[in-house]
Amino acid sequence: MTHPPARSWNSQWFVPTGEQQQVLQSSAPALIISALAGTGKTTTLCMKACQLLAGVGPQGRILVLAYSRAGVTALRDRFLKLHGAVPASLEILTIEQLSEQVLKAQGDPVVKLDDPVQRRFLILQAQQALRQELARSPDPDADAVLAHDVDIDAFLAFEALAKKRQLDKQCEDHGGTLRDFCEAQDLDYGLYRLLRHYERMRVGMDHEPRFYAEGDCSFELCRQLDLLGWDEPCEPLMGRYGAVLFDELHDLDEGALTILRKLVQSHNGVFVGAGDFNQHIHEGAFSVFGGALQHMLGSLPAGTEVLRIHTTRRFGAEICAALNPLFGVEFACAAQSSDSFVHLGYDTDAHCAQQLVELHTQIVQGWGGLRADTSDKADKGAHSALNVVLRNPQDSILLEWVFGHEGVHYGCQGMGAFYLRREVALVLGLMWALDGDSAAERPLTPGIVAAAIQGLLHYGRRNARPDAVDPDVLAQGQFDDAGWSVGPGASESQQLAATLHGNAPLMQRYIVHGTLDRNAPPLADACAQAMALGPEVLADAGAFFSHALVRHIFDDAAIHGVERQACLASLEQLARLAQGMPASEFLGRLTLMATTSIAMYQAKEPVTLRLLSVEACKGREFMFVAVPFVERGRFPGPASHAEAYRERNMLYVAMTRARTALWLLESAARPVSPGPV
Ligand SMILES: Nc1ncnc2c1ncn2[C@@H]1O[C@H](COP(=O)(O)OP(=O)(O)OP(=O)(O)O)[C@@H](O)[C@H]1O
Repeated sequence: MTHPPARSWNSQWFVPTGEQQQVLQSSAPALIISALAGTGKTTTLCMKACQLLAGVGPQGRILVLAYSRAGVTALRDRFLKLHGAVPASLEILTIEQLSEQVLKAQGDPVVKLDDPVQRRFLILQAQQALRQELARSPDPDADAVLAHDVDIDAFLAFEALAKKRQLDKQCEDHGGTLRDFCEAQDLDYGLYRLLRHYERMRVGMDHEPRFYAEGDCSFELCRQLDLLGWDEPCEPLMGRYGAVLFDELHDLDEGALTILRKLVQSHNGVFVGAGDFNQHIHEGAFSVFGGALQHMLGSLPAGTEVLRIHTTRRFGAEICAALNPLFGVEFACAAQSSDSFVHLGYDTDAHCAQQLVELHTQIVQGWGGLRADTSDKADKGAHSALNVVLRNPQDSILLEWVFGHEGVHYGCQGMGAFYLRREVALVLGLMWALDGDSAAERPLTPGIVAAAIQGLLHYGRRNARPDAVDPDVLAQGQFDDAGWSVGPGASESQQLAATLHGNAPLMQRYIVHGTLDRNAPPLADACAQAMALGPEVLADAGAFFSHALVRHIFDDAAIHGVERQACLASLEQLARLAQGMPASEFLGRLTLMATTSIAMYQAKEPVTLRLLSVEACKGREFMFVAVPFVERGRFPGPASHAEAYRERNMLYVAMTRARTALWLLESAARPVSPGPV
């Protein structure tokens, strides 16, 4: 296969600006670019990487890190655009991917665990093992975490935070007991005890981790690096690269900083990092208000240079003028840029959706004068798509329904289509199974059935199976292997879905008994109880979505408060949508939407509407962007004082993605502007 000739970044298409030249010309051993959105951080890092490649010789390698996988994709795309290809001597990785490589290079066996259902099963085993331990040596302060099955999402969030922030290290430095530390830091003591127990089981007595879930490779590498002195270089990282570059520096957490510090110390050439501290949206990263830059500088070599860039190359004067007062920032734009900012108000969600439909039509039909824009901004693919950035996935339900009925081929990024989300699919599955024989004429798609089963397992606590686990194995500090091999992994729900698809009576039996085994006794939870409802509940699908028993499933589930609210909010959206519509009609329309979408995908019809989460649009840019449902308490969402900046930053990220036109759709009753947010 022949590759197209590589283009150089300093071709006629890209002339580095004065600010970018400063970065290219800097000879500092370490450099941080602190810049606003769209000022060319990613572009400049790519330019710098190409420049450095020339200096490291044919054997040299350069490492380009991003915090997120989306960041890695954005870097790859930029190299393709600038250079025509990703140079072979470049490695573009997340910190987690780098850590995995280093562990493997050391000869550590790295078994990855990616299946969320299996993960849940193991966490519940750890909880059971902790219960056994506490039966021997009681601890009333840990009772809360033992009373019920642990809220898995709360545990996962706590685990991620504890590992990113290196809480164990902080706790050691604190000196007191774990209980004292939790009290001082306002942490959940019960969850922390469970995490410690889970970790002991995961890594074993002789510290040989039996599996690595997401984040565990960085956590392990950090642990090993912490055994070294502050200034001591690290052998496995020694001289691996001719230079290290880092995009999305604003999302760095303590763990990632430890790895970065050692990389820089271990003779890996110059370091160049770039970040926009308004774009920090991850829990666990440094606080924007906590002197993040100073903290980072403390880990980098003396003489680290800091360069600031304000001139955005993404959009022009109109969008800059809208953003500056709203976020209290100082964007400047390049002289020749042209763009458009339109501020719309809405009274109801339906009104907001209607305005988006009109916008979409305008864009698909060629948007006025902008269609004549022949500058290099007119990139193909994204040319006629409207990109809608949403803070909350439940806000996509109405939009998907409306656009789906218009026959629009839409795509979702950072969230699944609403009917494939387990909380929604579970309720659709219940409704469909209840519908009995008439449901056979309108089978749900296999994808919806599989998601419904995932929902049953997750919200109905159907897979705890505590009696399937050998307590003696747990007592030895190990997970029960037998449970693993027959564990209810994702593939089990796929197989089940194939069996249940199109067979409503069988689906009913599975919901009531939790298994297809004819001899199994019926269950008594809300899902099973729903199967005893009379046919009258199907007369109005809207009423079914707001039925007390259906709400009860989520009220009762062992889930995080934030997830519970999101599930209940989804039910409310569905109830409004389906109000007065018989269940059979609702399911029929929905199935038609789903099958049409599959057919359009198979026919490779272009996507003309993209619904994106804030996380999914980070680091990317599009010609046309709409940010709807902007409303105090919704987007930005409600947050404690300490977390409010993350909500503000999410709106900032959403509103800085457009190159040609940005539409802000803001609630008339609860506006956010004029700001600052
Ligand atoms: N020297 C330049 N000349 C012309 N266009 C440029 C130049 N530098 C960057 N751009 C363009 O500006 C836009 C923004 O660049 P880039 O995505 O690198 O910014 P960023 O700061 O990384 O953005 P974000 O903050 O969203 O991550 C891109 O379309 C890029 O092609």
